[in-house]
Amino acid sequence: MSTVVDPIGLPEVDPAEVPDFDHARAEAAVRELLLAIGEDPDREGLRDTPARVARAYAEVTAGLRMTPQEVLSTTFDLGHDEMVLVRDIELWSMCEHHLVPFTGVAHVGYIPADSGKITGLSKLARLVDVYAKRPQVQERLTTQVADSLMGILEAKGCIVVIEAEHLCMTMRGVRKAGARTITSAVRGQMHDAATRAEAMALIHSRR
Ligand SMILES: Nc1nc2c(ncn2[C@@H]2O[C@H](COP(=O)(O)OP(=O)(O)OP(=O)(O)O)[C@@H](O)[C@H]2O)c(=O)[nH]1
Ligand SMILES: [Zn+2]
Repeated sequence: MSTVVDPIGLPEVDPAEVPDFDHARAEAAVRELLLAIGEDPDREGLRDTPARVARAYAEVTAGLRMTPQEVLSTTFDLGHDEMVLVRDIELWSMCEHHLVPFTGVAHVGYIPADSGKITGLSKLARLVDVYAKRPQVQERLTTQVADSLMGILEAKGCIVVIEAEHLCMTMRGVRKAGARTITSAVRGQMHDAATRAEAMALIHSRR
């Protein structure tokens, strides 16, 4: 009997159920890691490292304690029902397999609801961060951003394209520097061939 594992099928994390970041526990874990690699965590240069690493992890996993609802809560009605696209949104996330960064850009476009419900442009970048600042895989990050636009903004359609380089493929393992992974999620009216072609043209224009 084989077990089917859906690598990106984890349920949405409910921030209300995520415990506060445990600095003491993170520091103790980093100290253990330093010991495990044969280092001396009490030597001058490493003495403050567990606390620094704990602070850094608190920052790069802050998305676990944020919701897309709070980010997209500011909306206004511009009566604009054409595509809005923000491209080249800088992205830093952390591969959940190796806990090393993957980095690149996200392009996020949507067609507003008939009501003309629009969100601030910065909120699209914040939405990417909600899902990027947690242990992730690129595929899930891409679909979560798209599903938020559809579910919360009630967009008529959306496209999310993420291009990223995974340090787990460059600094270690297969060591293929420069390999970029491209994922996309297309929803609703963005499936229309002409609309999608327009979005892709905007994403790739004047680089
Ligand atoms: N699909 C997908 N795979 C990822 C992502 N980030 C890392 N991976 C891959 O996850 C896989 C984990 O493979 P394993 O064989 O369990 O781990 P490993 O022995 O460290 O694999 P190598 O990286 O090939 O050395 C690797 O192929 C990674 O390239 C991601 O965002 N999406
Ligand atoms: Zn990895």
